[in-house]
Amino acid sequence: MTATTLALAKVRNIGIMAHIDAGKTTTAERILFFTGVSHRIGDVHDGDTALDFLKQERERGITITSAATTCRWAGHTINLIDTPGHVDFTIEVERCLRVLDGAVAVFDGVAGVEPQSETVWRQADRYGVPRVCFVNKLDRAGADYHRCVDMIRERLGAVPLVVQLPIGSEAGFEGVVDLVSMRAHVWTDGRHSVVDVPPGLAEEARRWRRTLVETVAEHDEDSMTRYLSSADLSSADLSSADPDGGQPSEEELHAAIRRLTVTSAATPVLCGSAFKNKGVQPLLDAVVRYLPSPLDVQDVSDEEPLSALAFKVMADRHLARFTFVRIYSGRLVSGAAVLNSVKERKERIGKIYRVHADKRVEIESAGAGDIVAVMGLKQTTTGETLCDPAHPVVLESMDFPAPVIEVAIEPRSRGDVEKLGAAVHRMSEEDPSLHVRQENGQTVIGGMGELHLEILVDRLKERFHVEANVGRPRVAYRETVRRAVERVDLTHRKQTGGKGQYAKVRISLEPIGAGYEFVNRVTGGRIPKEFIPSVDAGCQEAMQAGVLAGFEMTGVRVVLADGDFHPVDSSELAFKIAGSMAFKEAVRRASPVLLEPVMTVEVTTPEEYLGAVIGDLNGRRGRVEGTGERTGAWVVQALVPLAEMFGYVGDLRGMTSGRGVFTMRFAEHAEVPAAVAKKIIAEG
Ligand SMILES: Nc1nc2c(ncn2[C@@H]2O[C@H](COP(=O)(O)OP(=O)(O)OP(=O)(O)O)[C@@H](O)[C@H]2O)c(=O)[nH]1
Repeated sequence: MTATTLALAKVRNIGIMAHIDAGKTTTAERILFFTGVSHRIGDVHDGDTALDFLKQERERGITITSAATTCRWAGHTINLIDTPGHVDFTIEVERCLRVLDGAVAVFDGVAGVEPQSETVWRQADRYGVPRVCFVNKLDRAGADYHRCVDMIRERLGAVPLVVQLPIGSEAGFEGVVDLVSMRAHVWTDGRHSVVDVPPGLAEEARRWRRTLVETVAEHDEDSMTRYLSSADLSSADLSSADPDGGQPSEEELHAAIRRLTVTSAATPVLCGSAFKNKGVQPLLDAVVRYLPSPLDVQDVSDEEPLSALAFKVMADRHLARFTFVRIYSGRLVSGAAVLNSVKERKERIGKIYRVHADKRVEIESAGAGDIVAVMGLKQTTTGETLCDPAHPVVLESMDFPAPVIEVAIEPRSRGDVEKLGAAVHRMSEEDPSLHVRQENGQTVIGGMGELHLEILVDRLKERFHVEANVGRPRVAYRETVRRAVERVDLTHRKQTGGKGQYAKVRISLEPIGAGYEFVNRVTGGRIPKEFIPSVDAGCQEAMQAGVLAGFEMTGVRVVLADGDFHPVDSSELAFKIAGSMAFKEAVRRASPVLLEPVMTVEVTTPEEYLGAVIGDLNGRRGRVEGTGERTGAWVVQALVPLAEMFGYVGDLRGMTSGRGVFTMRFAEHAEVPAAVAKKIIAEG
C-alpha cells in the first residue's frame, strides 16, 4: 500500500438517508457533535441545526440542500454528505448517491419502514450503495426495534444483520448490547460507558449472536467454510469466541460483516435515540468498521491525471459560490488550470476547502477519493466533469429528467424583472432540474413536483427578494408538430415615420424526435450573414410558447431557405420578428399537437387489492406494463399520464385500506388524445 492508499483506506464518504422526520438531521447533528466538530447540540425545534441553514428549510423542518461536511472518528475522516429526504427531490438524492461510497439509513423506530424509506432504499440499490441501518427514536412510545428489523427484511428485501439489541424500551431505553463484542453500551446523564451485558438480557443476547453468526455464515463464503463445516452452530456457545473451535473472533466477525456490507449482500442493523444522544458513538464505529472506503469502490491513484465530478453548486450566506466536487483520480490543486470537459471550457481552481459544520479550512490540494469544496469555478455546474486539460475525460454525467410541473411567475415591478432573471439563472446552476422559459412576457419555471416548485418559489422570494405574483402549478405539457411544411413566406414591414423595419424570410419546418434544430440554406447573400442568427433567435423564442396553448415546443427542425432585406430598414430586430412570425405561421400549418408527461408508476399492494388497483390505473388512462410478486406483496408497473395522478396518494390509500404505496418518475412525453387536448386548449 502506498501512503495515499493507506490514507484513503481511512476515508468514508457517506450520506444519511431517511424518510422525512425519521431523524436524519438530528442524527447528522449528533454525529458532528460527537466527532467534536459541532460544539453544542442544537435542537431541530429551535431551527438551529448545523446542516439545515437555509431559512425556509428550517421553517419546513426538511433538509433539501446537500452539503459535504467533514469530521473525524477513530482515526478516520468521514465526509458526511447531506441528502434530501423528499421524493420530489429524487434528483438531488440521486446526485448525492453517485458520490457516496456508503450510507446510513435512518428509520423511525415507531413508524418502521415507510413508503418513502422504500423509495430511497431502492435508489440506493440502483446505485449499489452499501448501507448500515439505524433504527432511531427507540425512546418513543410505541417504538419496536424487532418489528422494524422484520420490515427491513420483508419490505426492503434486505438481509438484516442484527448487530445490536436495545436495552430497555420507550422512556426506559438506556442503551444497546453490541452482539459482536457482547458488551453493553449505556448512556446515563449524557455519559457513555461500556459495561457487562445486563443479566436479564444475557440469554437473549446469546441467541441473537448465534443468529448473527449463522446469517453471516450463510451469506459469506469465507465464514461458511470456516464455521459451518466445523461447528454445530445451533448448540455452540458463541459468546466464548474460540477461533480454533470454529467460532469467529470479534475481529473475524467484524471482517465478515464488513465483506457482506461492502458488497451489499447484507446490512448491519443498529439502534438508538439520536435525540437522547444514545447509540451515536457505536453507529460511528459501525460506519468506520463496515462501510467501504473509496478504495473498496474503485481503483484510485494520485498519479493519474485529474478527474473530478462537480455534484453540487451552492452559495453561502454571503452568496460566494462553492462547487462541491468528488475527485475520482489525480490531485486537485489550488490555482491549477483544469478543463470542464462537458462545456469544453478552461476553468481555474481557486481556493480549496474542507468544510466542517461550523468552519471552513483551506487546503492546498486534495487527492482521489476525497470530497471538497472549491471556490473560483465560474462555469461549472452540477454533474459536470473537471479534468486535466491534457487528458480530457467525461465522467458519466447524470440524467436530469424533464420537468413535469410548472408555474408562471409575474414580477411586480421592473426591478423585480431583473432580479428574477438573475435569481433563476443562479438557481438553475445550483439545481439543474429547475427549468425556465418565457411565455408571453411571463417567466415560467418547471420542476420535478409540487413541493419542488413551492420551494423554488420560496427561495426566489426569501433569498433573492423577488416580489412576484405566482400562478397555479400545472402540468408541464409540451407542443410539437406532426407534419412537415414547405415554403412559408413572411414579410415583416413596419413604417412609422423615420427608419422603418423590413425583413423577409422563407422557411420550412419538419418534425424531429425532440429538441430544436436550425439549418441555414440561404445563398448569395439574399439575407446578410449578420441577420441569420436573428432569424434563429426569433424561432427559438417562438419555441418557448407554442401556438396551441402556450406550452414549450419540442421536436422541430427549421430550415431557412430564402429571404430578402432592405439596405436601410433591415435590422437584427426585424429579422428576429420575421423569424418568430414565420415560425408560428409554419407551426399552425404543420398539425401541431399537445404532448403530456407520462410517468412510470410503481404500486406495491397486498394481493387482495390488486384488482382494484389495476382497474383504477386503467381508469386513469394508464397502461399496465407488468405485475409481479416481491417480498410478499404485489407490484404493479404502469405508464400513467401525470395529469391523471393528482390526488392519487389519498385514492390509493382509500382503495387499499392504507396499505398500498407507490413511486412515480418521469418516463416520456406522449401525445394527448384529441378529446382531452381540446379541453386543455380551451382552458389554456
Ligand atoms: N423522541 C425522539 N425524537 C426524535 C429522535 N430523533 C429525532 N427526533 C425528532 O423527530 C423530529 C424529526 O427529526 P429530524 O432530525 O428533523 O428528522 P429528519 O429526518 O432530518 O427530517 P427532514 O429534515 O424533514 O428530512 C424532530 O422533532 C426531532 O426532534 C429520537 O431519537 N427520539
